[in-house]
Amino acid sequence: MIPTPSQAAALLRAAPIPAALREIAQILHDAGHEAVLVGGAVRDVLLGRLHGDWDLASSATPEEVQTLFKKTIPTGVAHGTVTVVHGRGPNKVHAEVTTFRGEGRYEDGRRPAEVRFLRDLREDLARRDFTINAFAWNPIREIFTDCFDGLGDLGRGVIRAVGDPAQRFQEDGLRAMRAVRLCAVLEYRLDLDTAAAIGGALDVLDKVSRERVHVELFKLLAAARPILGLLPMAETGIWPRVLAPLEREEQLAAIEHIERLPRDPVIRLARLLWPLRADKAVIEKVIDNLRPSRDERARVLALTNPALGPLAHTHDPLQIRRILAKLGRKYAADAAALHAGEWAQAVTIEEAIRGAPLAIGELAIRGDDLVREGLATPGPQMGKTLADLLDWTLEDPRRNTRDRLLAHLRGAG
Ligand SMILES: Nc1ccn([C@@H]2O[C@H](COP(=O)(O)OP(=O)(O)OP(=O)(O)O)[C@@H](O)[C@H]2O)c(=O)n1
Repeated sequence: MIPTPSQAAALLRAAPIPAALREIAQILHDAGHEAVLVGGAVRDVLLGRLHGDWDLASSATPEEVQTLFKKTIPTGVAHGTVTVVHGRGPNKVHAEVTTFRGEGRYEDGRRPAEVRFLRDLREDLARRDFTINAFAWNPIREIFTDCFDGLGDLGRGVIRAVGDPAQRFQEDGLRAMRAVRLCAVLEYRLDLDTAAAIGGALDVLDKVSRERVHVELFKLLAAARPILGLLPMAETGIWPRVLAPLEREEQLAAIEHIERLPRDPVIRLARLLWPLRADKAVIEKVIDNLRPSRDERARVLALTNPALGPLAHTHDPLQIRRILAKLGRKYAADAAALHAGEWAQAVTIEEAIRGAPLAIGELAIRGDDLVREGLATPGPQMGKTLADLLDWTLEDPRRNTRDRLLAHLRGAG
């Protein structure tokens, strides 16, 4: 259903806008400036979703904002952004106030302020990425602005670039990733012209900082319906730029099964890279390109280790334990989760490894115990003895007691 502007205004009037934020708008308003709430927060109020930060767009210049408020941070004065810190205790807010982005400020004293505000606001909104991100709400005058039929797109569930899509994606390559991420998170589809323009802007996407691409990709993968972002990633050509080229069938299989996996972006990313497991260098290139944390990198590499391959087919607890002992306990739960959705091995895997040692360090006995008992001497042979003990214990995890391990070494177990 497409909300009307007055329904949108009613929702925004009732929105839990923090008191300190409203005060910021009031102070700007009282000083003769226009101040409106913009961006994802307005969109999310209309969708009944929670949103963290509120952004303000204003006719005030950064210098004017800095004079009006006691505490400000020059976040990006060159781009017109000042962070205002306002309110006390739990009511304190950090609000980003950005001067209307337009062709430049008009010194047009003849026209009434109202007309100038509307023109400058429209220009600001015209530079935003998508119609559903180009709403403005003036909380003081209670005016809702939607110049690009964002409400229509909200009702239809469409991500559509504002104005000329090619221009929007040329301005900022990250918008291509934002488009597919929003499709996944909001469960929307891409407008056709917008999708076509992404295909023409992939070189601009290549220039975007990898950290920002990482953030968008992980938000997409953690969504309830990542399919709705992955399909347009494939169709627009983003996929091979951010991930790695895949055979169509493998790509479709990965997309098809991904929603059965936990909403953990690392496990889901590993699934997308799984068909490439034979080529570790390719997987490393993709993951390193995303500037992962050390932990994310290690988990993706463990989960795409080709040694895990047979997990997809086996029900043999010993084989499962042997495979996972190669990876170590740290990744066993991840591996069980990765194989759960698609290959339905989760229960088997969990049962197979319950109580089982998956590393020498998890044996009920240590090297120095063996020395004390006169069963081994320090040196390379010791490692082999412990590895053999682990292997013997993997056959039956109940063997992992000190007495049974010692008895086995003495030839009695
Ligand atoms: N590449 C970008 C990033 C942001 N914006 C505009 O700036 C607003 C605020 O951006 P940001 O806080 O990054 O995102 P939100 O859309 O507010 O929310 P989120 O990304 O969390 O969904 C967006 O709504 C959009 O109007 C844009 O036009 N182009």
